[in-house]
Amino acid sequence: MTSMKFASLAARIERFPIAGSFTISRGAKTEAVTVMVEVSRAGLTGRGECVPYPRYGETPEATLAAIQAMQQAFADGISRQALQAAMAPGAARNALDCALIDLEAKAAGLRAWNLLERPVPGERTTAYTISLGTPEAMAAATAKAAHRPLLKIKLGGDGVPERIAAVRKAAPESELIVDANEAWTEANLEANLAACAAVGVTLVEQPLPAGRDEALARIRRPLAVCADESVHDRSSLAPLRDRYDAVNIKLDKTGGLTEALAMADAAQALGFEIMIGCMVATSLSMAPAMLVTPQARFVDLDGPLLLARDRDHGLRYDDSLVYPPDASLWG
Ligand SMILES: CC(C)C[C@H](N)C(=O)N[C@H](CCOc1cc(O)cc2c1C(=O)N[C@@H]2C)C(=O)O
Ligand SMILES: [Mg+2]
Repeated sequence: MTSMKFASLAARIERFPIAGSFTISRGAKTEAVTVMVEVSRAGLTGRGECVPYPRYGETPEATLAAIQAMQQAFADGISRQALQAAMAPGAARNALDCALIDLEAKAAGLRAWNLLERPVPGERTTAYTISLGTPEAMAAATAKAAHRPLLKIKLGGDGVPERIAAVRKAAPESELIVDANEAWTEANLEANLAACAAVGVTLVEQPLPAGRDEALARIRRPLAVCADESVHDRSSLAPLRDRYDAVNIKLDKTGGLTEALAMADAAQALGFEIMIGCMVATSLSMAPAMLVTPQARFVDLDGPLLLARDRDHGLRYDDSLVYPPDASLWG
């Protein structure tokens, strides 16, 4: 990894309106709040973006401050490897790590996948998210998206059988994955999984709250169960082996692409299927995540599809097909 001596750092909070709103078990959102980082050196600038998540105790202001506190370390030429030790995994490190990779790639005249010696990503089918709502509202939203091959259905703690049946009726051909965002309980876990299995759902993401998910190891799981809030970086993988079949890797949790790629390798070695996921964010967040797609069974990089406007040079989306980034965006 190149040392970036005398690199300067600029960061700011940026807001992108969502087209309508999106709702999960924890509440509704109308805008994507991102923190954007630029690392400059020798006339070149690398960019990175992150989304602080209150669920993990992060706010945009504290994330911005954590990034700005790294100014001297960057002026002193901190390496990407040293960055992993200097900051905790999370949103702030993600934006810095991705900006450094973008800058390293530009300085070397290479695309990011060549720089990092990873497979060249191709186009992939991304999941498209259906917000939590009444069964009728979810069925109507699903009907509009029924041509999409892969739908991610947000569910809460109540009314799972009605909602998932209404969604399946509205999209008979699509592959369905469900995200409960920790809203189920031990008491309704098996009935809810059975309702999902009955309509051919492929996978359920984070049914139980993180830290209170031991029941998943005790039951017979009728379909694949994927960890999201329960898994952050490589260090959280091993204890989940009996509970989950898959892990959702997000760069805002791992603290960047460097750890995300290491985590993907470790997860595969442990026998987990991989989902590469995202927050509500622009193409600048999705671009580095594309390097994990060659290892992923599920690609969930639909953040920009939910926005009213994306960044310039945003990723190309043809319906649900998402393409690798142009160098003008990142990497
Ligand atoms: C555009 C989709 C929502 C992105 C992806 N398909 C997805 O489902 N991601 C969610 C992450 C949920 O995002 C949340 C939840 C929340 O309570 C608050 C926020 C966000 C977010 O992106 N920004 C704010 C902070 C998943 O996999 O769980
Ligand atoms: Mg999730």
